[in-house]
Amino acid sequence: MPLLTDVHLPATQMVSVSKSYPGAAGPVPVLREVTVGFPAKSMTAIMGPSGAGKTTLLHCAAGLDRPTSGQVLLGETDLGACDERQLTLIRRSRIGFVFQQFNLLPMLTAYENVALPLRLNGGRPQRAVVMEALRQVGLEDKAGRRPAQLSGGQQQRVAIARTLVVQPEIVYADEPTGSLDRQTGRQIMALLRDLVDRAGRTVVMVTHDPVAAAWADRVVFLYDGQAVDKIDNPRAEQVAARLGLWES
Ligand SMILES: Nc1ncnc2c1ncn2[C@@H]1O[C@H](COP(=O)(O)OP(=O)(O)OP(=O)(O)O)[C@@H](O)[C@H]1O
Repeated sequence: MPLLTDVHLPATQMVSVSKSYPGAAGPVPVLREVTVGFPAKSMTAIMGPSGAGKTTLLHCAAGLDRPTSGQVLLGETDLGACDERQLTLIRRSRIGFVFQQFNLLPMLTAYENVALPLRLNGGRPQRAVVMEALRQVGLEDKAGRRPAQLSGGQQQRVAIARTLVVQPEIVYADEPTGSLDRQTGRQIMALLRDLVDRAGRTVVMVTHDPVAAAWADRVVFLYDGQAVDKIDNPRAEQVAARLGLWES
């Protein structure tokens, strides 16, 4: 499924990416020659049955894991050609990652959590930059709170602000609404959508929820480690029907 002809050039392009894990009877393939692009300034959802390889795909795309073979291009940078130090720098400065469980540091305030990537990059965080990231997620008035003093949805907003603070080229999110109730999940999806439409960000998200996937511009379906289908401008019922094919 090469997407090189899309209107928007891909922020990330995965070419023939395979990934195996060692098993008792030899390598177990989890991704099989997946070719997919994530167009810039758009939102892509990745869906598929449990064990299809969605998280593995996201981790390979984000440089958190290395494919067994194939190529991952972030813009023009071939992640496979980078050593660990270069990859760490790229992950810190060009890629954002949002987790289902927020992964905030509990002893730090919202402000300090958001400032952390700037500190890790060796800079002295500018207050205006950190506050602007918090403003983008609607939490400038909660800067002094610790995660335990925030709701789940607010914690996920802080986690999103933490990715935005470095102005990443692409934000990956693994089940960003998976730990939230439906109403809060909708607010998080509206926020991610807004980041694409208003701020020109690129978002790629794994989800099990057809309603969340319907916020995306495109849904890519993974099945048994292969990209088998896609729907552009998806509607939730369409996505649910496509997923239902695997359940029957
Ligand atoms: N570090 C690992 N070592 C060995 N096997 C792994 C590892 N990580 C994932 N797997 C296996 O790879 C397969 C795909 O896992 P992955 O988490 O990518 O699937 P998924 O589609 O995200 O599933 P889910 O929807 O259940 O989260 C699974 O069979 C899993 O057990």
